[in-house]
Amino acid sequence: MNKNTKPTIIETKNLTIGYTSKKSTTVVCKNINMSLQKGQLIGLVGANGIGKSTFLRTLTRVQPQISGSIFLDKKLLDTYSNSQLAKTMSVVLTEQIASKNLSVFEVVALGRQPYTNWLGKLSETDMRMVNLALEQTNIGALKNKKCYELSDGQLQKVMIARALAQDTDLIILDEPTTHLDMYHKAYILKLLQKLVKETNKTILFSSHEIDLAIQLCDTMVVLTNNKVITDAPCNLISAKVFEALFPSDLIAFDTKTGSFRVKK
Ligand SMILES: Nc1ncnc2c1ncn2[C@@H]1O[C@H](COP(=O)(O)OP(=O)(O)OP(=O)(O)O)[C@@H](O)[C@H]1O
Repeated sequence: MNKNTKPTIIETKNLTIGYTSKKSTTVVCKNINMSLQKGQLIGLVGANGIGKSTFLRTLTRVQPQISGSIFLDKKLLDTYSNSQLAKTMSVVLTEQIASKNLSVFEVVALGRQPYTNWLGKLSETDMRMVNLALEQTNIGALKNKKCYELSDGQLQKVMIARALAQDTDLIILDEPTTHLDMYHKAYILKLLQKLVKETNKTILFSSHEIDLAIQLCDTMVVLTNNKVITDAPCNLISAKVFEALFPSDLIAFDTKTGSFRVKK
């Protein structure tokens, strides 16, 4: 399918993000105009401290924008009720899960909260969705383990399974590959790519793994000091966008391999 024919899932108009206190306002990024299409794997990249987490926290309504608008499925994000939002978007932020005493199954089942009654009793559909999420992330064998018994890579799969069990069109993850070794970074991002293909969900994640994101993403959002650029990785390479991401004294982007190299 031509990517231009896919409908938009999330769009920002003149969005300014940052932090407001009684005394002052700190702008992190201003006038972000971005449109992301459904059914894609989308990587958000940028240097340390540029504002990736702030951006994702704003898109997921964890913190308010300073100004401008966010549209989710063409509807203003601010107008969603909490329950509507929980059925449209699932979120995995960097904070560790509250209780590592829970079993893998119990954590994944938390994803069904928007659908269960106040007792939290799981219906047949809920059970089916939890088991499907465990299967899609290949962690069925771990389901009775306590989360404190898991490695960081296994825990990340559990958080992805919880988001899948929530059964939303959009999944947003902040740095899902932090603390993982090279193999597991690639494993998790490949898993996200597979899930997009199998389920036609949209997955937006932030990462410092620019080389991997270039290889696996349909679209990348690049945050720089003065603008936000959204395009297919090959177009971003041609436009020399990655060259401008970091100071050029230590590393350089190699257009041929699509990766960064240390200057000798
Ligand atoms: N609670 C806060 N109050 C004020 N400023 C903050 C707050 N949290 C973050 N910032 C500032 O906002 C800017 C963007 O931070 P953010 O964490 O969004 O960047 P990031 O791109 O996710 O960084 P990293 O890649 O290092 O995780 C930074 O200058 C940071 O100091």
